[in-house]
Amino acid sequence: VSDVAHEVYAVGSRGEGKAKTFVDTYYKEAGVAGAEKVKLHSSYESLLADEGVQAIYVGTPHSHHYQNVHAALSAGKNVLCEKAFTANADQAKALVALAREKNLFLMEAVWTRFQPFAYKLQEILRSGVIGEIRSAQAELNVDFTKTAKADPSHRLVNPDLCGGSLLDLGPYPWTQLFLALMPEPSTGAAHPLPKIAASMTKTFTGVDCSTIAVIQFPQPDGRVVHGTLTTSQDSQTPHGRVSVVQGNLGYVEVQWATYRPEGLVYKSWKTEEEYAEGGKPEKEESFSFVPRPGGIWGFAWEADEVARCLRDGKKESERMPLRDTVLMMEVFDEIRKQGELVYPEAVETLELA
Ligand SMILES: NC(=O)C1=CN([C@@H]2O[C@H](COP(=O)(O)OP(=O)(O)OC[C@H]3O[C@@H](n4cnc5c(N)ncnc54)[C@H](OP(=O)(O)O)[C@@H]3O)[C@@H](O)[C@H]2O)C=CC1
Ligand SMILES: O=C1OC[C@@H](O)[C@H](O)[C@H]1O
Repeated sequence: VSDVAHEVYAVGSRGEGKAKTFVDTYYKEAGVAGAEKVKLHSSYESLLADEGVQAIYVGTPHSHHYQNVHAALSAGKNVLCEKAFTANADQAKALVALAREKNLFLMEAVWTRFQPFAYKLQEILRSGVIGEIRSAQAELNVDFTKTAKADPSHRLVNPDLCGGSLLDLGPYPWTQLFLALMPEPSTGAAHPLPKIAASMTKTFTGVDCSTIAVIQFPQPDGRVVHGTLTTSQDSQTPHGRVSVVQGNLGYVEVQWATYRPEGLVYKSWKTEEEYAEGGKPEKEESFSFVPRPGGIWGFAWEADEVARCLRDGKKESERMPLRDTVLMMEVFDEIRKQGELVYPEAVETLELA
């Protein structure tokens, strides 16, 4: 893009030398221009005290987002924080309140929302080409059994780091369901908590290995539509269709991966009868999102959003509003309640460390 530009100004790490290793590995060895100018901080406190830092990207384990984002906002920094935004909805609400009090920008880093596929999916659904939307299913299963699951201290399974598939993988299928099934409120009002029926299996550390949730999405015309969210750490979603949105005249398939889909296909029929008969569709189109410009993985689009919001003096993104972040955490709280997954008080608390 040419309307905004970014500079990785500084990197902060908890340990001496770790920021340097990070910059050497991901910037210098990759030949990123300006890598030698990146400032290195060997503590988060030192990074927060750096007056040249305009916005901080928080990429620590979920358990630490509340404390880290709180510290960054308190230090007067704008923040982009990785998913899952916090351990629970109360922490998310507290951070939203703090950002508003400090008049700072805050956004959850759900990069998927900013990728070209997401806009295309919504464009197809809004066009009415698959008719009235009747249901959606979205899945992200990543088999970590040979890697993370063998190590109880790994963030993916460690309860002290808010491990489990829901908080780690769940934001992506949730995003697909949300994009497809959630009516956009015309005001800034919060979305009501949908009805949910959920089930969890647990790993040897007690966090969720596999989670399935059926979620009700009420529609403006009074209908209620089901969305099914599936995540798992011990099976693998095949590299084909990862989510599907079904209408009464056709369907849209989203192709691997749920977090950065590489393609979309829709098929639609003229009448419900022709759809049911499974004959040749009247319309059929597919879209490929590979290759990506410059070979990027997709963070750039959300970074552009942050830059545009800061340029325009916005404290919140219209594409990833804070009310949607709070809703996701409320939905996850309810799923965890039904699955009886409670994290240690030290990471669920609103108390500051
Ligand atoms: N958008 C996407 O596609 C992806 C998003 N994520 C999200 O990014 C976040 C980080 O994930 P990932 O990079 O895999 O996590 P890591 O376990 O690699 O941790 C990232 C950094 O957090 C700090 N950290 C690690 N462990 C601890 C700890 N016990 N206590 C405090 N800080 C710790 C370390 O930084 P240091 O020691 O240098 O301070 C570490 O380098 C998560 O929220 C995850 O969901 C992850 C992967 C992809
Ligand atoms: O955000 C993510 O996307 C891809 C997954 O493999 C990873 O565990 C997760 O954090």
